[in-house]
Amino acid sequence: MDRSHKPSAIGVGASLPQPSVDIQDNTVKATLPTGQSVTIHLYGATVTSWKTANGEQLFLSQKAHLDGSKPIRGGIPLVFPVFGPPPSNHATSSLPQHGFARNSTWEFLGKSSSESLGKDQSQEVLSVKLDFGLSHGMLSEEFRKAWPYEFGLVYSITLTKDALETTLQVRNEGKQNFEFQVLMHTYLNVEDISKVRVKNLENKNYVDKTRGATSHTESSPALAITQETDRVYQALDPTVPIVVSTADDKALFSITREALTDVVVWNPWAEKAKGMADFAPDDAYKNMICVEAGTVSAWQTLEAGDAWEGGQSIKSRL
Ligand SMILES: O=P(O)(O)OC[C@H]1O[C@@H](O)[C@H](O)[C@@H](O)[C@@H]1O
Repeated sequence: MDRSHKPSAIGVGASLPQPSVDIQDNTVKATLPTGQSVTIHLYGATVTSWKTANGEQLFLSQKAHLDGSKPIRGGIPLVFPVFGPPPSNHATSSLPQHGFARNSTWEFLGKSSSESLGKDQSQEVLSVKLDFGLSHGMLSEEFRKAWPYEFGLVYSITLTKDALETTLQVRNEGKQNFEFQVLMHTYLNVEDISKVRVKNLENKNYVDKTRGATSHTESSPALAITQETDRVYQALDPTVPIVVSTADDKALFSITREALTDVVVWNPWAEKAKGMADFAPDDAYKNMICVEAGTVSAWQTLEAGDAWEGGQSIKSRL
């Protein structure tokens, strides 16, 4: 629904500065009249930039492939329908690591914006929403064969003055049930990883992928990242924000979720960063932390004709 044309409270026809949407061959960029912007590559519907008044909020590797030859290293790649290497005994077993959503070209479905009265009773644009779609028929032949289900994805990216929301709707348009996992693999931009803490994970169970996928319980109220970190925190209350803060407790990001009860915390650290051909510069692991909202520790089953929806809202530098 395009709400940008509704009559405004200050009179029909009053012209209000509208968000601009710039559509290029392979990117869509929306900018609010107040200056915040978001850029999405159609390849993977990957958000590659989110700018607020405080500058760029997402990390993007200097060697990220932006030509559709490889999943984009940075921003928010979308993981679907499998997280990590697919299990050999599952319907996803022939798919690549993290599935096909991040390596398929999506379609831009359109924009809508919402407005309301500001504190001084003047009308202002609050948000712009961009919708992207992917369906079975749009996949490469290889992916269609590897995962032969009739599905429809609608990925909505909403930009407001201080937040970015990403919501995925999954529809089963076929006659067979299917199972899936989803993850929003968000690379947050940070100045110095040694000064970053991740909060609200205390007492939560996690699987540590750097220690043979063993199970642990988080003991820290403010997790510091001091080495390679690859943990899947499970059974979280999505309404309790995961807060990324500085060591002196200044909030940098706050992430709330809907229907996404797992959160992956990932930093490759020095050696692994060096080993990734598309990660640059080598020491850029100091300038990023991935906090990835998802549902990955179990499979979601979607029955024929049903739909599922989940998402995240990231507030920046509160
Ligand atoms: O290199 P990729 O496929 O983008 O994956 C990056 C990382 O993604 C994280 O979500 C995984 O937990 C890690 O195990 C993985 O290394």
